[in-house]
Amino acid sequence: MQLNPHQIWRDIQAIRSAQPLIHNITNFVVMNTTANALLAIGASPAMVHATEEVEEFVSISQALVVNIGTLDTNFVGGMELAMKQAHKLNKPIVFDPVGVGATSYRNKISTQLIQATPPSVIRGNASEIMALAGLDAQTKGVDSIYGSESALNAAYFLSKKYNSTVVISGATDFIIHQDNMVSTANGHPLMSKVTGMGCTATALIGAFVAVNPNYFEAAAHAMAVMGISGEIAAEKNPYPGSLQVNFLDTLHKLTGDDILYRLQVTS
Ligand SMILES: Nc1ncnc2c1ncn2[C@@H]1O[C@H](COP(=O)(O)OP(=O)(O)O)[C@@H](O)[C@H]1O
Ligand SMILES: Cc1ncsc1CCOP(=O)(O)O
Ligand SMILES: [Mg+2]
Repeated sequence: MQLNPHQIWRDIQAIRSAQPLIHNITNFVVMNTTANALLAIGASPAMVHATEEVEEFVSISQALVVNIGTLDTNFVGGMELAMKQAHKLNKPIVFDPVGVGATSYRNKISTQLIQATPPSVIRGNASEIMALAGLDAQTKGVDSIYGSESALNAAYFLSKKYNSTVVISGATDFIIHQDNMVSTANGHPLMSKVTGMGCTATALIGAFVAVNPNYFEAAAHAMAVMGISGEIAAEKNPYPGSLQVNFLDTLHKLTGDDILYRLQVTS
């Protein structure tokens, strides 16, 4: 697939005008961060994980984002119910396997969830994608110890097994669906020094799949927007605290020209 900057811009405009409701079951570390990023791109976020209400909430949402960052039994119950309901109602599911590879609990729960209800998109760093594919990959907690290219075979395997689009993030972002791949080289190394940037990428994919039914394209568009916004923010002030704030401001005022002139597609 070739990425078209005009189509990325079309999706951003669609998000800004439709303001899709994105249901997030996510971790305590990033709830605030990813809610703000979704608002900044133009979507309407809600962080809802109680088993008593997730099914109703999925029914009124345009996409479901599930992130296992601070997993516990209660979260798992909510995730299972929400993912089943999304599947039943044909709503897109985006899954972030935070820290898979670090503990057997994470490995087991992630595999259970995605086997029962295959997500539309799975986004993780290289360690997470390799571990999710069943490889004996090392990880440093929630951070990868491999470059994103190391997880390509694992991503192809997962994409075929679950018929999902798989995104490996890193210095280069790879977006894979079955035998198709596109990669983008935007972004800045400082992004890995701010917690929740990966989770933010996953949440933004939620906004894009809510307006673009081609989930492969939507995921690629979201990763391009992440990278472009990250590099603009880092150019303003190359420090982690400022990056977090400038990233939100950049997302909010991103223009078609920003995308046209900065998009770096590497395949
Ligand atoms: N070295 C880098 N250069 C450019 N962009 C990066 C770099 N590392 C991470 N990013 C970007 O930061 C975001 C988070 O990716 P990553 O750090 O891989 O996720 P996670 O936080 O889940 O480990 C992605 O948009 C990715 O493209
Ligand atoms: C630090 C941390 N610990 C549990 S979840 C989490 C956030 C991870 O976010 P990201 O993978 O986006 O850096
Ligand atoms: Mg992560």
